[in-house]
Amino acid sequence: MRTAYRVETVRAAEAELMAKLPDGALMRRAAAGLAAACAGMLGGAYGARVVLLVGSGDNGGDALYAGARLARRGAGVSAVLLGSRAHEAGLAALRGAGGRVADDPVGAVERADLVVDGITGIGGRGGLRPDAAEVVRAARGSGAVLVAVDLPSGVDADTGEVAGEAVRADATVTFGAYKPGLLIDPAREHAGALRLVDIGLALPPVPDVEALQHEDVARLLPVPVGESDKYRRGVVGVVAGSARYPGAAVLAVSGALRGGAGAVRYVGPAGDAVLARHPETLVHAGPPAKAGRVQAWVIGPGLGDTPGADDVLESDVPVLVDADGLRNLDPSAVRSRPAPTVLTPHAGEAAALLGTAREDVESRRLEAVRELAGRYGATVLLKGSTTLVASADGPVRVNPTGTPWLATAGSGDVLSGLAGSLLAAGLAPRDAASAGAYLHGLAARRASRGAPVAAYDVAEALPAAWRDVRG
Ligand SMILES: NC(=O)C1=CN([C@@H]2O[C@H](COP(=O)(O)OP(=O)(O)OC[C@H]3O[C@@H](n4cnc5c(N)ncnc54)[C@H](OP(=O)(O)O)[C@@H]3O)[C@@H](O)[C@H]2O)[C@@H](O)CC1
Ligand SMILES: Nc1ncnc2c1ncn2[C@@H]1O[C@H](COP(=O)(O)OP(=O)(O)O)[C@@H](O)[C@H]1O
Ligand SMILES: [K+]
Repeated sequence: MRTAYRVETVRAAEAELMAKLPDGALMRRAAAGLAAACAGMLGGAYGARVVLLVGSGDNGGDALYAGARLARRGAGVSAVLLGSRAHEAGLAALRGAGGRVADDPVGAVERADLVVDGITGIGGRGGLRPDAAEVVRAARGSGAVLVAVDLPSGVDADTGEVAGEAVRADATVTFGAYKPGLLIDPAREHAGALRLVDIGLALPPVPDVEALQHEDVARLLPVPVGESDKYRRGVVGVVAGSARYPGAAVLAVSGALRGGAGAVRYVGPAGDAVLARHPETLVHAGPPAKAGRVQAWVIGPGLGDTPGADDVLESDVPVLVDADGLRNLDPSAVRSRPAPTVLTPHAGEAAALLGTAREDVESRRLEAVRELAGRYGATVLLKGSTTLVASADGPVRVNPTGTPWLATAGSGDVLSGLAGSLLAAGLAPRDAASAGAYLHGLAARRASRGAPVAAYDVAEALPAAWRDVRG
């Protein structure tokens, strides 16, 4: 599991550790890790031209001490001082190692092999200030490798928001713990490749944000054993499709068939289309209450104007509500259910549920997903460039797989079928949602390999994604 901690928590852990260590020891640890990462990216420090962008705080201090180390190993290092002050001991160390302060900042970054962004870290507020923004633009245009210290300057460490201009780094070397903003868009896109330097912090066992990795998902996936039969593996019911959108039913069923349940019941008017593609489906015209027993329902993809989720929400099994099923969804109807509910909105649907604008959800995903989970008393999977899963309590899960090629019609239908199938197979709601998103993103990467994919290609790549995860 990859874990991330809010600034407040990181600062508390730092304070506790600093009290036990000699002055400056933590910063030296951070700077040593940073210098080693920079030297690695340069293929050796000797002869390299390195420019440090140095802000007023300790983030600039890290850059200066790392610069001193690189200068001692033969790099030509200069510092661009952008803050109201600069870390005094760090600057003295740089000068002592032969580094200097740049007199032509833009010229220096244009000639650099590597630029170190030490403008702001966890103490930064808002976007870059104009003088910093100018130098950062020159660095971006220069062809130098851009390495952010702790965080790309200008992004919000706790939320992933980017309020103004921010550094776009090739890599970020972060200290002690990942911060949520490094894992969540739009900030994540600014961070480039992530590297964590252990500085010995003791962090609480429960993080603020976490991201599943292969081995976590492998532990969650349901695997049939000798005694299994199709009913014991779980039956998932899919209420989807309409005369206008029969394809959504086919796609949701295609995800459900590859999600671990032993059988898929389809309920709705698109039975012929479903059977033509998936003859193994148990088809029923409806209503859902008459279709037979299931262990979980999926409702919503392609329903169009046909009645919403009310019937299904009255059942006593877990329900996943997606797409058209989310329209006008009543929080009290969801909250009073005796069984868990999973909602899977994209940003537009989440915005409608929250009564806000889509852009607002996209710029503040973490807040939006937490708010929806609280309001509905449900597990909420917010789709998009970073998919997040939140329950009423516990860490928010960030999905680390996926590709922008997934932004293709119908791929969400495959995901709802898949996650619903995992629910029917007995996974807890947040596990079903996050393992579903993980496999879906992995399948999309496999199916795409840099080329456009259709939603059905994603469904077909799911078995290979399972095998990847299970090793
Ligand atoms: N504590 C530790 O043990 C360890 C900490 N470590 C390191 O310390 C970092 C945190 O250091 P920090 O607390 O000094 O804050 P930091 O991010 O450098 O910047 C704050 C200053 O920047 C300014 N500023 C604010 N917004 C701005 C903006 N938009 N654009 C431009 N400038 C802006 C503002 O000053 P102002 O210019 O307004 O006077 C403010 O005072 C952390 O990320 C890690 O790298 C490591 O060494 C490991 C050990
Ligand atoms: N920019 C993006 N990067 C990565 N994944 C994306 C992006 N945009 C959309 N997705 C993913 O694509 C899928 C689209 O689902 P959805 O919006 O419900 O589409 P549809 O309703 O057409 O099925 C979701 O899994 C979502 O997370
Ligand atoms: K930085």
